[in-house]
Amino acid sequence: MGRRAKNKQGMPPSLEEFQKTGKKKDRKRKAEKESREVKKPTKKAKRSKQEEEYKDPEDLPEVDLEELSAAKKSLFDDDEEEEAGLDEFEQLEDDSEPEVDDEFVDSDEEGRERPMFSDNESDDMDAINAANMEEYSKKLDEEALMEQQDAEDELLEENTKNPRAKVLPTEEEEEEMKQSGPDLTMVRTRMLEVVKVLEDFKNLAEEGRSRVEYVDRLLKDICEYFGYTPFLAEKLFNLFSPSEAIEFFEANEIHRPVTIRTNTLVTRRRELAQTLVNKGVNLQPIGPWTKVGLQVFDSQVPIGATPEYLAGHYILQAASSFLPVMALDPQENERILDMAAAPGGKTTYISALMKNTGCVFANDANKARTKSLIANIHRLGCTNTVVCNYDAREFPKVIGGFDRVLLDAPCSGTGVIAKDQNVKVNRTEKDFIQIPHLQKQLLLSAIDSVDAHSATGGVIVYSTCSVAVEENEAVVDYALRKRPNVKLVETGLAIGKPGFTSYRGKQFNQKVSLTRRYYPHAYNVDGFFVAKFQKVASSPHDVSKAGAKEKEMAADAEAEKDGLIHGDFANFDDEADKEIMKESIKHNLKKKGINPNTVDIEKKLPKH
Ligand SMILES: C[S@@+](CC[C@H](N)C(=O)[O-])C[C@H]1O[C@@H](n2cnc3c(N)ncnc32)[C@H](O)[C@@H]1O
Repeated sequence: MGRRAKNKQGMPPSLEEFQKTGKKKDRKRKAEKESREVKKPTKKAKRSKQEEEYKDPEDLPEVDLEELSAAKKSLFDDDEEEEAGLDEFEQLEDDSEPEVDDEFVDSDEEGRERPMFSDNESDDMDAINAANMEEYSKKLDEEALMEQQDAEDELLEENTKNPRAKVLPTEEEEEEMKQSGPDLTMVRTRMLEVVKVLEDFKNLAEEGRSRVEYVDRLLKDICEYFGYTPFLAEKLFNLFSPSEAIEFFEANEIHRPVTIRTNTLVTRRRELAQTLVNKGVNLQPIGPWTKVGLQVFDSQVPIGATPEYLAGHYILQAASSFLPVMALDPQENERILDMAAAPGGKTTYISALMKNTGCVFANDANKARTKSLIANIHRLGCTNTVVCNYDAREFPKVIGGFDRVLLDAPCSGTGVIAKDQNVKVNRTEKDFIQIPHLQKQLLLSAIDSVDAHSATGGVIVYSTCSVAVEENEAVVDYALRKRPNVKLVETGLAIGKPGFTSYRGKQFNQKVSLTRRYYPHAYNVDGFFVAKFQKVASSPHDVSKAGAKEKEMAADAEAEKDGLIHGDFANFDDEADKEIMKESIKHNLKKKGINPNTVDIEKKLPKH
């Protein structure tokens, strides 16, 4: 094991922690990440998820000791907030239960290390022993990191002293590079230098060179270094300033922390934490914004196969996936629709927040995926849940009048590239037309399925694990235009950046700033998007009755008007989508008592 403490992962910081963190610390972390990633990341050997998570500390962000010890008290201090009535989930906690030690340290001191993070670091450093070796080694790492950062700063300073530094390669150099193949260390250095120039173009750009030339070079280097297609690199680059874009691309090379959600239907977070600590699991609460999440740093037992896991005390769930459910804010005894529910991470959270009262309709168009949905619902003991298998565009024709609807939409996955590196090369321009096309229809269905007169709700939450504007703000803006009977409201989430109100010349409804964006480099969570609507009046009768076909035709007409699709461009020629639609048609025929084998299903597919 190297000096870097094995298996430690960075904690997703809260907004406050994130803002408190000084620029220097950011630079420090960035430099560290950079130093680790000189090798081409796309060439990383494929390993199983667990191996990646537990055996490769190189890939994991370092825990910032100062930040953590500062945050530690408030993070573990559930009690203060609960007593003050601030715990948003306090109703889920049983006060009659005996309290356990909040430090998450095994109460049986024997054979167990002292608390993970000491409050008294300087004393500890005086005498190095087995107990403080880990922290001492971290100190050394920090010092080395600072030195490395200083060296890098010097290099950049040196380059920026000469305002006309030749950062861009000449034609001959380009030719040489083509012959000899990429030198990734050089590519990386050049990316940083080009970013510097773009940030102060007037003073630093070489004479006669245009901004476009620098951006083109940077995009080529991003493709070379990180392994994206030029199309996707540019699309993602355009979301950020040049330096933030590099941070985003770098964060996509690092796995997000392993996080679990306590199933409050069967246990409490403190009890679960204590039990897992006793089994040798090293963990911390995720952050003050969630009272049910725990981040696992390392574990001596397989975290997806402990008796507690099998008994449904927790679910392995990305921290970002908590957010749409928190925004949905389900209430006891409501009727809630989860339109695209498999494998059920959010359904089971909704059910837990409702304390198994009311009814959750968990729908997914993919029958195979409903198996994992059912398995999770069973394992976590959700007894208020009904599973169904429709194309969600058929709602509310199937059933409507819900108090709340969650649409966690199928998406391109540009927020979860760290989990699925294939996204870097598989996504095409067509995806960013076809996927939003489906999302728009689904969102209208979600809106039409809600009862505007619900005594407690009337709420729709739309979420994706994509950072693309086409799948997020543009879809929300479309829904606002098509359904004036809904308005955007605050998500109520403590973290997140406001959605874009304009993007590359396109203006959206100003209220779109109420939506929230999440980025891996900003919060150490998956890239995510959350929008919350309140339905203020009923949808017109005929609209509510419209099925998948009608909605698709309406969306097609709009897309053609916008010049987004023409001819057969947006046809659902994707086999997967076609199969889903065929299954849905068969399902409906069966329901009407018609044998689907006697009908030509192909003919029933929507035509364009
Ligand atoms: C992002 S995943 C949902 C994840 C889920 N909410 C969770 O938290 O576990 C999107 C889901 O949408 C489903 N889907 C795709 N097209 C659909 C459609 N037309 N109607 C309903 N579900 C659809 C996919 O099968 C997939 O399971």
